[in-house]
Amino acid sequence: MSQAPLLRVEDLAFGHGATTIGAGIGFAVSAGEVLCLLGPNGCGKTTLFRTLLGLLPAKAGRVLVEGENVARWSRTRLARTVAYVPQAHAALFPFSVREVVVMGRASRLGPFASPGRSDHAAADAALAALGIAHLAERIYTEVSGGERQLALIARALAGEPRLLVMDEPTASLDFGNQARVLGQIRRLAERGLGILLSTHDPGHAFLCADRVALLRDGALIGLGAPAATMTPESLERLYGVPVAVVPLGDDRGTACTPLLGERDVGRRRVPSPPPLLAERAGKPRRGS
Ligand SMILES: Nc1ncnc2c1ncn2[C@@H]1O[C@H](COP(=O)(O)OP(=O)(O)OP(=O)(O)O)[C@@H](O)[C@H]1O
Repeated sequence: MSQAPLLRVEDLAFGHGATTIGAGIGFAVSAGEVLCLLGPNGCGKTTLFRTLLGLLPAKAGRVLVEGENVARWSRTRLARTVAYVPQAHAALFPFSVREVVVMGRASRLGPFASPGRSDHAAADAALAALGIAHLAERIYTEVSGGERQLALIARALAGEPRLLVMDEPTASLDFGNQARVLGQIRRLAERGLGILLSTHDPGHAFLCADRVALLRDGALIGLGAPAATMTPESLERLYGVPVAVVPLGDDRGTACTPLLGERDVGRRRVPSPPPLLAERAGKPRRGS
């Protein structure tokens, strides 16, 4: 008998109050798999994630974790199994990075219990796994955005979840930290976690996802392997602008960029490359 996927979403409708934002949503995430959700601003990615996490009620359909309908689960049970990594946010209080990561144990503590030795050990293991043990005593509000994002992933891991849901984990990170976070996502999947993340960069989905889901106008308009699902046509349909999709070869990923139309470029045309020095000096080019 085949094992149930970690997460299965069936015919889900979600939204805020009386407003339905998406309906008929269905997908699954298996252990060791990265599924990347793409869609334009305001299409409902965060609302969908909050519904999966039980923070908003589903308007229709079912969310199954390890084959069980989570509508019947306690918040604590769900929090032990599924961890949420929000975008790096500013904390109000100057906690150390270790203290922030220990907070990830909250779902495993009894009421009024303080973190014990095993909780601190789990936090230290998560810091080490993310390669940020050296930041443990630093003040969370004083480390960089990329380091904060890694600390939030460590906080999620400290709770020993089986599924990670990450909301734009690479937003506002420089290229170096984008690569570090995407690399960590791949390594965590190789350790058996299921990972669902959102991004605004299709290139990032090419780098880290096993499958991608495209959300637009309240429905999934694509679901499948990155190369088959993120084509210039499907990305243009998703974002409403032409998109170039350029494989880099040798399994190094695929570069994606929106293209400017005639009207957008206007008179600010991309300048031609400068002439070679030899041409500027009036000398004939070699071979001409
Ligand atoms: N608390 C709320 N109450 C009512 N409507 C909300 C609330 N939060 C978000 N919305 C609306 O729900 C829609 C989806 O928002 P959501 O934040 O889920 O989109 P998103 O795809 O995550 O956007 P982005 O890519 O810009 O982060 C938007 O129209 C938004 O204005």
